[in-house]
Amino acid sequence: MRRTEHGHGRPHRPDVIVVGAGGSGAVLAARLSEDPGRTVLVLEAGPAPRHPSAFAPGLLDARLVPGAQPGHTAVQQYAAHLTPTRPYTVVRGRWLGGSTTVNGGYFVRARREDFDRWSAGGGAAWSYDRMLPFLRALETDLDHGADALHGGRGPVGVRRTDLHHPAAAAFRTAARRLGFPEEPDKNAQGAPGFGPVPTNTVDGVRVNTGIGYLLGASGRPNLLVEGDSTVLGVVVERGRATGVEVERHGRRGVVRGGEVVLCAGALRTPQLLHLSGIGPRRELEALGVSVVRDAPAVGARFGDHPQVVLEWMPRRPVPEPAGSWLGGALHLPSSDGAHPAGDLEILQSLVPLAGLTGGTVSVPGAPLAFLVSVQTPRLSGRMRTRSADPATPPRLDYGYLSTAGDRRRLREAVRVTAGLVGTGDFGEVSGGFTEPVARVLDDDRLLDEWILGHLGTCHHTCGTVPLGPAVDPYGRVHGVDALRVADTSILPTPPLRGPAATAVLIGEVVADAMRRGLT
Ligand SMILES: Cc1cc2nc3c(=O)[nH]c(=O)nc-3n(C[C@H](O)[C@H](O)[C@H](O)COP(=O)(O)OP(=O)(O)OC[C@H]3O[C@@H](n4cnc5c(N)ncnc54)[C@H](O)[C@@H]3O)c2cc1C
Repeated sequence: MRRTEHGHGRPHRPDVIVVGAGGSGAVLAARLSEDPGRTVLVLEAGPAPRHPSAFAPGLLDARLVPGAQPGHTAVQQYAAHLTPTRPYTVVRGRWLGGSTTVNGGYFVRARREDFDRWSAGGGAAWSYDRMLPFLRALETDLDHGADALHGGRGPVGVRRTDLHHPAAAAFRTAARRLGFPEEPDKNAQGAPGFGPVPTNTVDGVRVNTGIGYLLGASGRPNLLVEGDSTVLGVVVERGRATGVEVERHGRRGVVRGGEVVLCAGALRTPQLLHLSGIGPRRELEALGVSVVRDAPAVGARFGDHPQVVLEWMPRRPVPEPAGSWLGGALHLPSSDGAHPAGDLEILQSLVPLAGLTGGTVSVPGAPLAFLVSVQTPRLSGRMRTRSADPATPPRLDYGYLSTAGDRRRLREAVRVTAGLVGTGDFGEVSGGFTEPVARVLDDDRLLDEWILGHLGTCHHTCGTVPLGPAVDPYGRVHGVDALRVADTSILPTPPLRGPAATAVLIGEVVADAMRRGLT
């Protein structure tokens, strides 16, 4: 291999350039480079350490969520509007492992209903039965071991949360008291209910995809991972992607390759496509970008999960959690029954919100929290590339709470949580909600106002380059040769659960298709 000015052995013209080493990109690159005959170059905007010891302890401690800490060095912030009157800062990971390095470590599979919906639009390749072997291959389930549903040899260690913590045990008893079924394995496609949360946590360490997949492969001579390398656009010549323009330490250059795969995440991948001339013609022309391919579905819509945090005051001090910040989770269908697999999520935090935002596990005297979200698979968001300058972030309008159904669902989720906290069983550990107060809880209008004032997001953005209208089932961009997308952009709708496990799945599926030359 040719040496570069940076002293790395960058292949002269890699077979595949992977843009972004996040939830999907790290997986894709590691799997592709299992074939010694294929050279793979990964260009990652954030730092790309070569050893887990170079990850700050706070990036590994599964009792913390680095992305919740304002201004954390491993995240990229974006200004957004959750509703027209609710400005908000959303974040994505910018480090080896991408958002899986800064996220909550909740690692729950999408539901069969999600796969049915995606395969209806994107092709039978996405049916649950076709996906199950990949779901097994990506994990080592440390609770179940290898069986018909779970994997025993994959890179992601999966461990369910411990429900012995007094607050988690009280949540379980309260859920049982209110008649919610138990859901002991949230990766088994059973009826939604209360159960422990599958996490990508091993011995208290959140194993991001950089560590789980890429570092173990870093000795391969056919794989090179370059950090601090921001891709600015794809070079397309005569309808074929031939390379990327990249900026590294203030210097710009073009790297040529046989195929380009964009894995920059659901916010950056569509922007990169737009800046490369692939997107809605009128929008691109308004930016002064030459149109390569009129693709109206690229970078137009997105979906995510609205969330509010409900805090309750422990009656007496509770212990710090041992392995993960997460306790139990309750999933339930909202009252219209549209999603029997459950579109409401009540997720228990055993670390105070002030600790999650402050980067510390213990905050004596602080309330604990439930993260309450609506996970309806809906594309309410709209994005727009605002400038031909890659440094200008896209405009993001989440469109949350824009329908009566959205508002009703979130009210329902808040009220179910209030009902749980109000049980005598939960009262064993809790002195009750800090807010909303009963008067607000009982009044739809007041509760809507409270929710709007406290509205946040789960940071689960999907759907900006959807399977079907924008890419084929294996991520190939329609109308441009040698260019793919492999990240959560391609999910036509967000899943009914958090997308991290699905991001890993996407990396596995697209790598498999490329290795087998599937058409
Ligand atoms: C704070 C937070 C908490 C979350 N918690 C959970 C959770 O607990 N469970 C769950 O299921 N989901 C969670 N998520 C969502 C989940 O982590 C993401 O959906 C998933 O990681 C997305 O994978 P991805 O590959 O699409 O993008 P990412 O993982 O975001 O990866 C994109 C990568 O591309 C790089 N990149 C971007 N632009 C460029 C460029 N121009 N050039 C080169 N590289 C570039 C980025 O630096 C990044 O490394 C959370 C997300 C956040 C932000």
